[in-house]
Amino acid sequence: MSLTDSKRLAAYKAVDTHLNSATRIIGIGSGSTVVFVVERIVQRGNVKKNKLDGKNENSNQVLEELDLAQCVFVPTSFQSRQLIIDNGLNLGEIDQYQEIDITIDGADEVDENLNAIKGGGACHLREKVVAESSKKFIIAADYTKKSTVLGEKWIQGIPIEVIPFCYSLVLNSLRLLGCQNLNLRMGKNKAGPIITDNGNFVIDAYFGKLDGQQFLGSDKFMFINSPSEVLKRIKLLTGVVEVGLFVGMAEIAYFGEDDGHSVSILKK
Ligand SMILES: O=C(CO)[C@H](O)[C@H](O)COP(=O)(O)O
Repeated sequence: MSLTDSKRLAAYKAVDTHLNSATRIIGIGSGSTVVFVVERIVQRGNVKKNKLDGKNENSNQVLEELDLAQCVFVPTSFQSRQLIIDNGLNLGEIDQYQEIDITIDGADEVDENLNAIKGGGACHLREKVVAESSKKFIIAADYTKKSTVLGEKWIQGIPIEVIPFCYSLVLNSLRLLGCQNLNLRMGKNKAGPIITDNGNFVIDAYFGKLDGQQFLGSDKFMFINSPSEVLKRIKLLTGVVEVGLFVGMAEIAYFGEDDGHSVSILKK
């Protein structure tokens, strides 16, 4: 199965399993997988016309029609905002809603405890705000994103959003934390660093691969076994706005597998 089909499979499964006629406020993540989340939501807006009869793999479920006119969609980036508008869905802003019913988002890597690395698209600040405001945070991803421990697959480093004038200080502080490889993320077709939707820079911080299984920073700083510790240590650095480590946030993750099946991992 192609990567694109795998993303579509995971996205459709997440939408079909979790969105029903009572769902009203929906967070929309960012990235290429989320395009299929929105595609499926639009299809579910007219179940009969789109001949959706619950042929969802491994299930006889009858897909309920979504009353899209009654739903509001909260974006996590410029990209997802455009996706919402282009599909004629009702746009809401995060500061209007203290509580979101459900958010579906992609991820760059998800470990077996559902901790995730996000921010490959530099959207992790808003993604985290929307996820944290959600009663349910669901991940949909292709098969390349599933791992045992974080860092196994996403080797370009933890995305860290920083205030621009602080970037040099943060680079230095990360070095002192034992970070081995640091990159200020550069724009494509733009001279200089990328600028996030919030006007900030992104640093990708790689803490070094000791062997196939372990990431270590300093001798005391074990990456994989303690993503929450890594998150805390980086978040405390002056100038850091948000870290692309989503620890214990997702309730369930859906993956489109290479063989055309989907699998899900539930929070333990
Ligand atoms: O965190 C993200 C953006 O900041 C995305 O969710 C992540 O990069 C996954 O993207 P894709 O669905 O294109 O694989």
